[in-house]
Amino acid sequence: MWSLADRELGSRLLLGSAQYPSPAIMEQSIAASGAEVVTVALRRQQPETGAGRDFWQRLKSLGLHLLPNTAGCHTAKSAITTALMARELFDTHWIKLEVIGDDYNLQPDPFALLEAARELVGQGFEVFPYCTDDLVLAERLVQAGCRILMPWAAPIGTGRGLVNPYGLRCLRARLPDITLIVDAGIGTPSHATRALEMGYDAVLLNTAVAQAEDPVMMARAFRAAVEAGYLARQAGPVPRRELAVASTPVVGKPFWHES
Ligand SMILES: CC(=O)[C@@H](O)[C@H](O)COP(=O)(O)O
Repeated sequence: MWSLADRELGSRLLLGSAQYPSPAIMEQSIAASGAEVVTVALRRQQPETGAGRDFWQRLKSLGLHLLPNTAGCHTAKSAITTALMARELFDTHWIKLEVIGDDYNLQPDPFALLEAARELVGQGFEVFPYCTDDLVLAERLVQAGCRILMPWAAPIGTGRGLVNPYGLRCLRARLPDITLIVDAGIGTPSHATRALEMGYDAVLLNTAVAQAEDPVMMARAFRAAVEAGYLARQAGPVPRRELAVASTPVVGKPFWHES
């Protein structure tokens, strides 16, 4: 078990709820993934018109922790408005804060993100900011009161995996007490394993499962991959070396620590 914003969870995989071929396949995929936290986008469903209510009801009925997000917002103001709406609709103070700064790669706007994060933390939200791997931005978000950060692996929907492992490693090393979740751009289970092996607390992904040829099977694969990465991290991997070290037993010394 681990603790995410004061809630105890078994799974370190968080899943998005968009782009599945059907609601039934989405539900089967969530079940197969073992995820207990599922994100839900408000803005794309036009909450003002009531559209999306059936979908949200269906998600609510699954008994998961819902993490509403502000996907589609391009300003701090619209993200704040969406967060307030989400709090009412889903009866949760969790918000995945997304403020897009560039439509080419859907890169978060660091300035608007920080502004919105400050405001929402002040209003009692648990803010999960979707950010780049910029260390200084991450530190400012922490100073603003964020206990969880969600740096991207790669732009949303690209499936490119961890494009800047150095940046992600820096964040992990410099923010040891912050919950770090790699979010967006993960394409294959091995990307997720790598994030966990690096010491990330969890991963959040959507496209890689929802758009797979067989989403349910892919969800199972990600479940196993996340568990493998976490176990490997706990087990203490061997250090990388430049020079070869024979692994075959030396005669008379079958075990490494035996004298
Ligand atoms: C940023 C965000 O809202 C994520 O939930 C995102 O949608 C996941 O990105 P992928 O679809 O690339 O996994």
